[in-house]
Amino acid sequence: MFSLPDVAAAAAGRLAAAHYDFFAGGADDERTLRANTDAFDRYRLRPRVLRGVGERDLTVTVLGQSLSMPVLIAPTAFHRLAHPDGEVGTARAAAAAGTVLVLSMAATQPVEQVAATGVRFWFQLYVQPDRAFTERLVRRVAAAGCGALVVTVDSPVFGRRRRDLRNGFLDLPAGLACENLRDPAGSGPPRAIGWEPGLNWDVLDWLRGITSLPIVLKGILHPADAVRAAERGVDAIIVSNHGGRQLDAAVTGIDALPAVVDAVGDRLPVLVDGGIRRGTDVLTALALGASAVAVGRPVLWGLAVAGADGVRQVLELLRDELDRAMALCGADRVAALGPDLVETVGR
Ligand SMILES: Cc1cc2nc3c(=O)[nH]c(=O)nc-3n(C[C@H](O)[C@H](O)[C@H](O)COP(=O)(O)O)c2cc1C
Ligand SMILES: CCCCC(=O)C(=O)O
Repeated sequence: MFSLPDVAAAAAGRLAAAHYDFFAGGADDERTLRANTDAFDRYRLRPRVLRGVGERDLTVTVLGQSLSMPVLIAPTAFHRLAHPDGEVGTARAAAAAGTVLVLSMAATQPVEQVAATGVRFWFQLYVQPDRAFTERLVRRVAAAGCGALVVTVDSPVFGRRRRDLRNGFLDLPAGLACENLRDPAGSGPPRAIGWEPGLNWDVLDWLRGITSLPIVLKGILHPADAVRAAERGVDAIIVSNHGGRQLDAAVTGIDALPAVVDAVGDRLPVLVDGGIRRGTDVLTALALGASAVAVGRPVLWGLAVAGADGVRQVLELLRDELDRAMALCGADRVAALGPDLVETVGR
């Protein structure tokens, strides 16, 4: 396996069709899902030469945490559906790679077991209609050593995924559960994730009242929302369309990024996800102003192929590709990447 697409192809043969479809699929006609990867075809790089790139430094600092490379693991549900190693395996790989795991609220292993790997992790939260339960959960993940809360805001209702409807995939198979939704923690029955269409900006005041963790908003696409997040003192945002699984026809993260970065300036770090499969995709996002990127499905494919080792391989492939792309673009560190390196074609 020499690239992330190779890993994805290998994973397809290893998963039950309905599970593969849950991971791979998107909302409705999957236009946005396709657009997420296609979008990168419209960006071309304009490399610089003779800049002395004998030593490349891929490290970045996000929310005060130093990462060995500007690639985080996006929160994705149900890792034990991909491999028995589950989220603990993904955590081991993230720790080995020196990056942050954003643990999904729909994880199939308890946050305490994930934390025991020594990984630096953030926790992705869907604020639940039951605020008392949400508060218990936030306290639980904070006690486990979580470094930030990633509040997903693109899901007032759940996207309609026809593959799952066709396959009748509505719930986890017996033996697997959302372990962090057990209430009381650890022992009770797992709660079902509830969607909260009434959620509005006031939720930030409530969250600030119950936790001192940094707050990251995930699922921002409109520059006006990015500005609002900055004004509200949010610590970072992730420009994302949820991997094409929520609003079909939504703009892609990479296309939305420049206007968002332009609107917020350096008031807060801007991360981006969606369709990142190559080192050059990472480089493009960084050059357009992202502080870091996150990858979702490639991690699931690595996990499906070889558990923790597969995830490690995915991360190392991306690191190696980014390192080579930076050298070929004449950049010896992430801060040397700017929008002058990127040209948009076909527009
Ligand atoms: C199978 C799957 C499950 C996901 N589960 C979550 C989740 O629980 N919470 C969340 O905020 N985003 C979730 N996402 C969205 C990812 O965090 C991320 O935005 C997206 O996968 C990035 O696109 P990529 O898969 O093309 O890298 C999920 C995505 C996939 C593919
Ligand atoms: C029921 C878990 C929802 C996870 C999610 O956000 C997604 O599948 O996109």
